Amino acid sequence: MTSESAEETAASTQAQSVEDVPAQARERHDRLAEEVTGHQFRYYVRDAPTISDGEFDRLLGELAELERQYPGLATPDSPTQRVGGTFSTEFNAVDHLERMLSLDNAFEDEELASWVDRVEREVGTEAHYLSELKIDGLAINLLYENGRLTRALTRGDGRTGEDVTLNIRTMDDVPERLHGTEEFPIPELVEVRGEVFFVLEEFTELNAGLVAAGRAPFANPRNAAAGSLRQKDPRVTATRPLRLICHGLGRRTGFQAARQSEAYAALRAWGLPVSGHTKVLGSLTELREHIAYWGEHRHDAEHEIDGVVFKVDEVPLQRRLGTTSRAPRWAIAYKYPPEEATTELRDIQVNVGRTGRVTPFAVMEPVKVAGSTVAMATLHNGDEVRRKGVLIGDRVVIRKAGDVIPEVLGPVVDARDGSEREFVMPTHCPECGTELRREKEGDVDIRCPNARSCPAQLRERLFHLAGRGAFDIEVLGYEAASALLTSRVITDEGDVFELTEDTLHQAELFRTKAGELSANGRKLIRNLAAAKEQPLWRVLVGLSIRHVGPTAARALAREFGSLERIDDADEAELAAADGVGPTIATAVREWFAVDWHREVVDKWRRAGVRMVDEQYDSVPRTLEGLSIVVTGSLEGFSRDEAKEAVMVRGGRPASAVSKKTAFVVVGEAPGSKYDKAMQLGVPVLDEAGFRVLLTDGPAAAGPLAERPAQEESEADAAAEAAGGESSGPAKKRAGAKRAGKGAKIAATVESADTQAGGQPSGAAEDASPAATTEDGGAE
Ligand SMILES: NC(=O)c1ccc[n+]([C@@H]2O[C@H](COP(=O)([O-])OP(=O)(O)OC[C@H]3O[C@@H](n4cnc5c(N)ncnc54)[C@H](O)[C@@H]3O)[C@@H](O)[C@H]2O)c1
Ligand SMILES: [Zn+2]
Repeated sequence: MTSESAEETAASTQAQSVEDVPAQARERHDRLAEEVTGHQFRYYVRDAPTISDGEFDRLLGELAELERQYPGLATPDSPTQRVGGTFSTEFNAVDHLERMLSLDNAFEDEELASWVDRVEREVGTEAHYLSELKIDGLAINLLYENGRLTRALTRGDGRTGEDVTLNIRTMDDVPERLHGTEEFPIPELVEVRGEVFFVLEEFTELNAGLVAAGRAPFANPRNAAAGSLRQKDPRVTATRPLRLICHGLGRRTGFQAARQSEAYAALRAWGLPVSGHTKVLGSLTELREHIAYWGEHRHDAEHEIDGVVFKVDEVPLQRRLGTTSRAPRWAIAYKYPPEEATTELRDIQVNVGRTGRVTPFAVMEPVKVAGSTVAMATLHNGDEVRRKGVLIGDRVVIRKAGDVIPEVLGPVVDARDGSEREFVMPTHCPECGTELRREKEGDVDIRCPNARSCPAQLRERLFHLAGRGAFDIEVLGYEAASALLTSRVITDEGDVFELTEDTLHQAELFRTKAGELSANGRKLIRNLAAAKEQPLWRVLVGLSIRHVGPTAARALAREFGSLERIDDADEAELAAADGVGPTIATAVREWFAVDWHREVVDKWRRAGVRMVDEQYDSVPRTLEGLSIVVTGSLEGFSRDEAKEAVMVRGGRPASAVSKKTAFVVVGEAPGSKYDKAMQLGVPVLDEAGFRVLLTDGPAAAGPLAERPAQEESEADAAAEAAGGESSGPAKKRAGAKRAGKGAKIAATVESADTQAGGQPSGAAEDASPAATTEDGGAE
């Protein structure tokens, strides 16, 4: 119903009183109101709601809708007409000096537009709108008298709140005393309104701690904030990392602001925390843009947000607009679709991933949240299940933030009926029965050690090698991978490139009703043939070497050019390679140490999978390990071409000249790098010399180089470099092991330094657990 027609309905039925409302509607209203009041009690008093905010808002919306139809139902004690809270008896009840209101909500553009319309009708189009984030926490009222904090109250029912002064005093964000400035002297009295909140990560930590102590965890960060603030013992509050952001004023004496935004400047000057995300806007269009922006950047703020708030910025206009019984008319909260929902946790099952990792996941009653239906969510590992404190059969709060995979936040402890049971991590692989174990002591993950033939791991590896980031074999999806294995057409991934039309025909999935090889089957054979020509990095990804995702694989391929050379390289050489690093180097060596892995490689090679990158194959590695700087512009090479030419010959293009640089190549307008080379005694080549270097190697190019007058011997330079500043002893040994020309040693040491300093981005990306592609995690 549009607001226009809502108003009309309201007008035509204005005179109605409760008695005029049909009994059925009255009953429904009573029931709903009671239900809503019950939820308010659980939410505001116990800090333990049993339904999500979205679900609550829906109930309240239903109530409001009913009252729109039958205005007689909208009596002053209806939940739609009051500010939310009820009271607990644990705190003293104290009146606010000025009422603390709630906010009217808009869930749709239309509601926002009609609010702006109403504002403009009443105060004209000159109004400005202060936009703020709607912080998902609990409201607090801080009374400062002559700059001293004298009282802190929760919102309560808006007139009267609970005295939580002692608890509030434990918060770092809350100043005990305000400090005045020339522009903003300390007022005689001011009520400051703000939001107390809990950061999501801290919430997770808090719950883990509560569960470990045998206590009930909180359902979400907001409840954690409310529960932590409303502790009988302020010492408990003191241990909780509560935060505050101020967003309003109540009663004030000796302070005036013409604008809400100006008042915030005063709060900030006095030492109170104010959001950095407020902005004054001028039109509906701008409000819409703002809504869209924060809809996209919902998780960029330091706190959870459930919407944005717009306030008429001019205080005199706020006064003209006034308030209703529960909310100011000069402000509105635009709410985003809820990211949380509650549902039933029917079961916790485990999944065995590509590397054998056993991951528990939640199986839930499907529920809609943030636009999609969620029925499953990973629980990561056994420890995580324990930390969250969820039991099978629990009502749980789940969260789906944007495109991020859904997450179980915590259990609704108050909804338990005793039938819930604890999840126990299995001791044996659900797919192959092998006893599960940790790979190393202290690992959180447990794994199925039957890597070669565990059906789950095989299926995942096959699926992975066909993926976009690996061989990119269309048709070989999950279903096909399972079918190939269960029909025993292949025994492991080693066989996959040997598939023929005849063998594939044995798998039912690839047969037509008439018993012939299906079109898909033929397509798979064609795709497999094409995949054999894929570049080396894709082969590397396809091998399922731990930590070797596309980025690391590209680096390995670029640096070594062929699988054989990678296999030949020792750990130090691998680690020293640009973009590779120690984690990947270890993983590669460990991988090649397993016999059946080598068998896979052999089978693929026999089947014709190309394991050499062409450009590397045809060019001799004349510059192996040399660091070469190209500066100024060359006639025959672009910057990239010069780099490429160095790289395919095994050299390392560098950008900064150091003692460890083997050659500096200078073109037109070389600049300071030439001077640096001269200063350090690094040989300098012109373009002709560079060509000789590329074709005939360093020995032939050396005599063509320009050198500074007092020349150091090559051996000296190398010795100095090897003993150079920051390379650790292990790395020095790694460099020294590669006997040969001084420059060669020098180059190795340089790359070791690069490693020790900033991890190259590629390596960091693939080596970090968050980005690993194993078990279908992040990618
Ligand atoms: N799940 C449940 O059982 C249950 C029960 C009761 C209420 N609730 C939820 O609690 C909320 C209760 O609504 P409410 O009356 O507190 O209103 P509200 O949360 O919709 O809006 C008003 C409140 O927003 C806060 N706020 C945050 N940022 C602000 C800003 N920048 N400027 C001004 N105020 C800001 C203030 O504390 C203010 O009191 C709703 O989200 C509702 O779903 C849930
Ligand atoms: Zn197994």
